[in-house]
Amino acid sequence: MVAQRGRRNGPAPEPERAADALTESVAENGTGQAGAGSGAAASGTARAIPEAAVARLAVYLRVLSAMAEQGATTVSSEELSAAAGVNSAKLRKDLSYIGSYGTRGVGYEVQVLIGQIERTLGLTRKHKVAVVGIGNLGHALANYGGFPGRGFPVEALFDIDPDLIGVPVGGVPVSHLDDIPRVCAERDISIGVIATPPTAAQSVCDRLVAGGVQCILNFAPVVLQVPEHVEVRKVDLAVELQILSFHVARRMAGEPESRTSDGEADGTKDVVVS
Ligand SMILES: NC(=O)c1ccc[n+]([C@@H]2O[C@H](COP(=O)([O-])OP(=O)(O)OC[C@H]3O[C@@H](n4cnc5c(N)ncnc54)[C@H](O)[C@@H]3O)[C@@H](O)[C@H]2O)c1
Repeated sequence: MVAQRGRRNGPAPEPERAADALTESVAENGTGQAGAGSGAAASGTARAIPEAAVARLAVYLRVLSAMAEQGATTVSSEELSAAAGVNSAKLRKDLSYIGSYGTRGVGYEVQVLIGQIERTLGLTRKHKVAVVGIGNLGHALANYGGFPGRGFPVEALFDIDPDLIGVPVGGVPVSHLDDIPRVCAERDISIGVIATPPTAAQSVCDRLVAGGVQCILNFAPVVLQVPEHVEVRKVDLAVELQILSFHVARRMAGEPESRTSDGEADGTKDVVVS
C-alpha cells in the first residue's frame, strides 16, 4: 500500500479528528516514502513510528485479538512474532515504538498490548467508511463482513449507475454520486474508499473531501490531488505482485534479501512498500 502525497491548498485540519484517524497515525515524510524516524509520532507516543512498523502493529493487533478470544492473557515475543510472521527482534523494536517492552520471563500482557496498539492506531473510536463505485471491487468491499468488527463500519455506498441507486449491498443502500457531500457529512464518514474507474476518481475524491472525509483509500490507478489535511493511501495489487516477483527473482539468482522501508534486514518477506 502506498501513502500518496498530491496536495492542494485547503482548510486547516480539525485537530481531534485528525489525531484520531487511522492513516494519520502513521509517520509521514511528505514524499510518500516511509522512512525510519520520519514525520509525526503516532498519537499517544513521543516517538515517530516508521510506516512499515505501523502496518505491522495492525498485524500484531489482529493476532493478539485472536489470542485473547482463545483466552490467552500473556504472550511471549517469540509466540507473537511466530504468529505474526515477523522475526522477534523486529517485533520487539516495533513494540518499543509504543513504549511496550514486556516483562522478562513473562512476555506481554495481551489485553494491555491490545489497548496500547489500539490507542496508537487511533482505534479507540469507530471510523465510518463510505465506498464509492459499487462494481466488482466495491461489491466485494461492501459485502466484506470483516470491517465492522475491526472498527470500520461501512455506512454509505455511492455509484453513478441508475440501476444501482437504492439497491442495498451488504445491507446499505447505494446512494447517488451527487449525494456524497451531504450523506458523508450527515453520517460523519471519516474514511472514503474509491473503487471507481480512474477517470472518475478525482471528482469522487473532491466530493468526499467536500463531505468532510479526511482519509481516502484509493484503489483507482491514479494519483489524487487533495488538501493538506486529507490523507490518501493507494492500494495497488499489481505492485504487491511485482514485489513478490522481485523476491522470486532474487531467490533464483541467489542474491541477498532486501531491506524493508524502515531500513531493517528483511528475513520475513513482509515488505511494506509505502
Ligand atoms: N488497486 C487494486 O489492486 C485494484 C484491483 C482491482 C481493481 N482496481 C481498480 O478499482 C476500480 C474499480 O474496479 P472494478 O473492477 O470494480 O470496476 P467496475 O467497472 O466493476 O466498477 C466500477 C464502478 O464504478 C462506478 N462508477 C463509474 N463512474 C463513477 C462515478 N463518477 N461515481 C461513482 N461511481 C462511478 C460504475 O458504475 C461501477 O459500478 C478501477 O479503477 C480498477 O482499476 C484496483
